[in-house]
Amino acid sequence: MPDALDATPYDALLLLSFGGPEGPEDVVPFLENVTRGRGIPKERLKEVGQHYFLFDGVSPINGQNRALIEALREDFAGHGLDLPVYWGNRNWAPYLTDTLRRMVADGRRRVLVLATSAYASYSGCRQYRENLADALATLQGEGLDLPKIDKLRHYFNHPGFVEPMIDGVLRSLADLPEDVRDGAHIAFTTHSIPTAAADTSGPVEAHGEGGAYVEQHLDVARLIADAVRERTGVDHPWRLVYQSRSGAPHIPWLEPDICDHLEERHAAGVPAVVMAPIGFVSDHMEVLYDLDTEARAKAEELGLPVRRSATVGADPRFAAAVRELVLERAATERGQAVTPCALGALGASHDVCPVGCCPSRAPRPAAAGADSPYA
Ligand SMILES: CC1=C(CCC(=O)O)c2cc3nc(cc4[nH]c(cc5[nH]c(cc1n2)c(C)c5CCC(=O)O)c(CCC(=O)O)c4C)C(CCC(=O)O)=C3C
Ligand SMILES: [Fe+2]
Repeated sequence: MPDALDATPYDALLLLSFGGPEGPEDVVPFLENVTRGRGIPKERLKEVGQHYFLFDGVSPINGQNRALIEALREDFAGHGLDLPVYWGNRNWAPYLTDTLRRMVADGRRRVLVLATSAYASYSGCRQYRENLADALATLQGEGLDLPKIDKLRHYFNHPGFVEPMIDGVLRSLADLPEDVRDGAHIAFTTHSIPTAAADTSGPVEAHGEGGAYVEQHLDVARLIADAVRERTGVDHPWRLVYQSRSGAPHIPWLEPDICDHLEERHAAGVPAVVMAPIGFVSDHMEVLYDLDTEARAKAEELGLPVRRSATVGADPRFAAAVRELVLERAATERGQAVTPCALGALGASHDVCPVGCCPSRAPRPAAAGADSPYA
């Protein structure tokens, strides 16, 4: 077998995700799992529950992850890469701890983790690493022999993540009425987080206003906007904006919100907007409700034509990117020199989260990083 398809030392890939309810009776226990100890106002929880009930209590995220796993298995098999793919979630079945226990029973000793979050932030990175530490602690308590776990680097600037989104924005532009198309504004969206969390996102040297979180999103937005200009010959104005804010109103979160932004751009005379949710890996509830339902209603009220572009989901180019990331990391672990693949101005992200990366308000053990208490 050619050297390039060797995942040694890894013997499994673990897709680590958020999880979501699969029916009305799941919604409240799911939200309790999500918000345990996170200080989210009751009012907000009631409201978010309604978003899920609007879709019969079914979040699209689990289906999206099943489709991604299928795409990964197909890609790996098609390239002769023999690496089993497992799936575990933070907030809903299949739960991470149960999956990891099964992996141990299957004899997996070196696990590589793919989180369904492309960027640096507490919620998108360290919190998953804390979930891994919690799961390892539980298995250790059961007397099991713990596997060694590594996490794939942030892939926000990998071409297999960016290129499907460029196509998505081009499709959305082409779908707008011709008379407003060239004047369309692009609103790149991502999850709002507390400004304090944004400022401390990424490695310590990237801390500062907006931190790595905002910097990484701006890099991706710029890449997409540049590619769109090259392909259409039109220089569409754009801005990075935020969605899905929760938390208490007196705590500052990243702004502007997409709905306020639509209002403000409409007042400024913009004839149409493409909403491009670059912060998300699939069309889950934050996309289907916060953009496709809430923001779209706002645009209709304004009489502003809008389109929402696709996330990468199970795009085969994304599956191929994951394969490349796995092979790249495996080679690095074997001590081989690799040139990590990345677009944009920031370069490839670190393989191992350094000490102090994306700190939480209340420090807890986190696995798969330089400050992991596990081997
Ligand atoms: C950065 C980020 C991502 C992107 C990176 C990644 O993907 O990881 C993300 C993804 C997601 N967030 C999701 C759902 C929720 N997030 C909440 C709450 C929060 N998210 C936050 C941040 C993020 N969240 C934060 C700072 C909070 C406040 C509470 C806290 O500090 O922890 C709440 C509580 C209610 C509320 O909205 O207030 C829910 C229900 C779903 C599932 C959707 C589905 O079901 O399809 C997904 C993929
Ligand atoms: Fe969230």
